[in-house]
Amino acid sequence: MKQLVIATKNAGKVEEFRTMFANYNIEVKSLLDFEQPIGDIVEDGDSFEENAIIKAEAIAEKFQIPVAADDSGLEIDALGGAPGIYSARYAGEDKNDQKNLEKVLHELKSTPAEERTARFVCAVAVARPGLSTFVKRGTCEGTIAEAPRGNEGFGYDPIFIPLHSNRTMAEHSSTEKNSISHRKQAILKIEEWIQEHF
Ligand SMILES: O=P(O)(O)OP(=O)(O)OP(=O)(O)OC[C@H]1O[C@@H](n2cnc3c(O)ncnc32)[C@H](O)[C@@H]1O
Ligand SMILES: [Mg+2]
Repeated sequence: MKQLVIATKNAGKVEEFRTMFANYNIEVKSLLDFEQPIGDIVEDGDSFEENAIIKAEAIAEKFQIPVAADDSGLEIDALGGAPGIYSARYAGEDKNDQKNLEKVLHELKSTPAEERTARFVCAVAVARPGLSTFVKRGTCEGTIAEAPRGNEGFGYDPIFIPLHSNRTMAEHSSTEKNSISHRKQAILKIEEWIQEHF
């Protein structure tokens, strides 16, 4: 089975990539699989795309192999697009999912249902030694719930209700999430490369 390295340390992302790439007969490896510790890559870009490129190129350069990376987050219209590219550290440097979603609910406590529109965004970059890097964006539209619900998924899933549903993303099975998610939409846009390369 062919392998693709995804430059992430986020176990939730890894699980989703693993499931979705199995459909292409590709085995996913992540930075959690390397024996030598890989230091944190500084994500100092101004967009999801820039950060995904930074992560993919850093690891492709280091190991001289093709690498994909994911930069993602939650954009909330009533907060001017926040937390956006700062989603992972919204409530502090410790990157705590529970604290992050509580902060969102607190910020939105006086925002009525019809103004709680939001979207998950995912940029997937593919870096290849000696070739140019490319990046694609997928999105998933929805609204922010009044309170967290559900135990599936990770991150902000318990407070995100995708369009045309009345359940939070954390109340969707992994199969359901992987058919509508921002990550799925981004992967569909790199499908041509996947099919040519593997
Ligand atoms: O940089 P890597 O190592 O990939 O891992 P990370 O967790 O730091 O990932 P990001 O920098 O891309 O930050 C993504 C943030 O958005 C959240 N997020 C991303 N995708 C999500 C999803 O599918 N469901 C819920 N939350 C998500 C996630 O929990 C983080 O808080
Ligand atoms: Mg990160």
